[in-house]
Amino acid sequence: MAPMDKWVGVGTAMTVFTLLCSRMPDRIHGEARHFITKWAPIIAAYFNPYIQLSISEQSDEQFRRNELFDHISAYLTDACARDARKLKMALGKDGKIPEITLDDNVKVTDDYEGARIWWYASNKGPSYRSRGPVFNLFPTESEPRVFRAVFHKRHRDVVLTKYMPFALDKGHGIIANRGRKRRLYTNHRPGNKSTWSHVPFEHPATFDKLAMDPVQKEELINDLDEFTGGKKYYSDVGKAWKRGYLLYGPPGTGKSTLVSAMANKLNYDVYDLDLTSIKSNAELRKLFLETKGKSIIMIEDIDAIEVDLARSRKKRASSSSSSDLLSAELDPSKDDGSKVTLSGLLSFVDGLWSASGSERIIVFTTNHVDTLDPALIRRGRMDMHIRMSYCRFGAFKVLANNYLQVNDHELFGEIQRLLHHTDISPADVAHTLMRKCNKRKRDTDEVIAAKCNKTKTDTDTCLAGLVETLKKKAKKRESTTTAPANEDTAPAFHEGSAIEI
Ligand SMILES: Nc1ncnc2c1ncn2[C@@H]1O[C@H](COP(=O)(O)OP(=O)(O)OP(=O)(O)O)[C@@H](O)[C@H]1O
Repeated sequence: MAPMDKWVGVGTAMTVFTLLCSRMPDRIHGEARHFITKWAPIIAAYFNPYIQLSISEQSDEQFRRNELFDHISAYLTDACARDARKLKMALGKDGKIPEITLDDNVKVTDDYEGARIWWYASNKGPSYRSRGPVFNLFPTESEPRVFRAVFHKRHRDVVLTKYMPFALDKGHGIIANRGRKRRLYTNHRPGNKSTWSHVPFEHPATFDKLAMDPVQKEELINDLDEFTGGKKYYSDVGKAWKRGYLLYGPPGTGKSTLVSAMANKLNYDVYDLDLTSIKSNAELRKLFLETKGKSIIMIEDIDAIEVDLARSRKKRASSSSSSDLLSAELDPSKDDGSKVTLSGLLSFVDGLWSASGSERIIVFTTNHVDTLDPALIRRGRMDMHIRMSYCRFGAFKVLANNYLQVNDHELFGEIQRLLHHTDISPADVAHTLMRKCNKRKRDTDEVIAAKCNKTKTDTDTCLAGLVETLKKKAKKRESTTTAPANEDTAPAFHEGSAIEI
């Protein structure tokens, strides 16, 4: 009989005995009754040579999922599932491939360096306290799932200091390498509560295909590599393991595409956070706590949200006598949790709500960097400011290769000259370079492939079309030369200044 069963039996007997004692008639001596009621469970626990360690699905912090639970679940399924009598099959996280896991209320054993560990999976049932088995006779449906490891106390050191880190690490690796499809999460409010829903993340963007300044690209890739390998560094310096990137530039310059390329490079999930549908800091906090590690949390068009926050601040200004509104806004003690405020957003960015430092990247995108509150984008919050610019010749060459598979052409010289002083977004260039292949609904794949097959003529046509578009733009620009330069109309930024770390 496994120790858990044995001690569950002893514990049950003790508990029943204790319950009976508490209902003893008064004629039984009061002190004896008190003694038995108090000491019976403690004595049982004292003689119990087994130690029990629980890993709950839900962490102590409200709303927060315990990632250790997932790691142990992955490890046990991998290492011990063949011994389990009850397994469970469900669609995996991608919603397509079935995954086998241990069923609830099942037990498996594992051996490690001479120590035997009994693992119990349960979704509800007895809750144990540190002093020994004390049963909750009325478990509620809402109790989280729990894994309990039981081992002899002589193996305490080896289990706690070696086996557990080993199992958790292995589980973590299994999850990371499971080849699971990544997810794109979006928040919405089906009822009165904000929640995440997800679809498979299948954006094909990669850094190779991204048209941006090569120096800028390399610096960003190096920064990402440093971040993902920096677990120890972040823990040594006592910082949450997160990094913030501000992507700014005119529409269609590839800010969203860059986020997808980052996610694909790092194998991260993406959380596309729509702040406008969140009603309070409390909701924002809840959503944030529900995000998992190894993820990019993206807030697009932060300038629009910033304006909203500023507006609500102004509104309060009219009914407030405080002169320093910004500092009031940033003061967490003023956060009543009833609305999304700048301070709430800053706590979110600073990772104040995540005690454990699991890998998270926060990305803000904006078309109007100048309108952002400096507090929001200061160094340490947004660690890197990356300017995405209009398409210049280097970026064009990447796009020409992506869309037409050409590295050189007789029109390249003219295109280079035109791009030098004409602002066009990579999105517009990409649109011009896309081959038009009159597909019909009933065409088979072969017919489509034949129609879309790139020919020299297609390439010539596309590039000539681009030259035409650029000439038109240049002409239009000449006729409106008096227009003030702003973020959308400004000429190319100085390549070397595009990235600021
Ligand atoms: N730098 C780029 N490299 C490759 N493709 C690009 C680039 N910029 C834009 N594109 C193409 O244009 C499309 C639109 O780009 P994207 O949505 O990433 O731009 P954005 O800067 O996020 O725009 P917005 O500010 O309007 O949200 C993409 O699907 C992609 O095909």
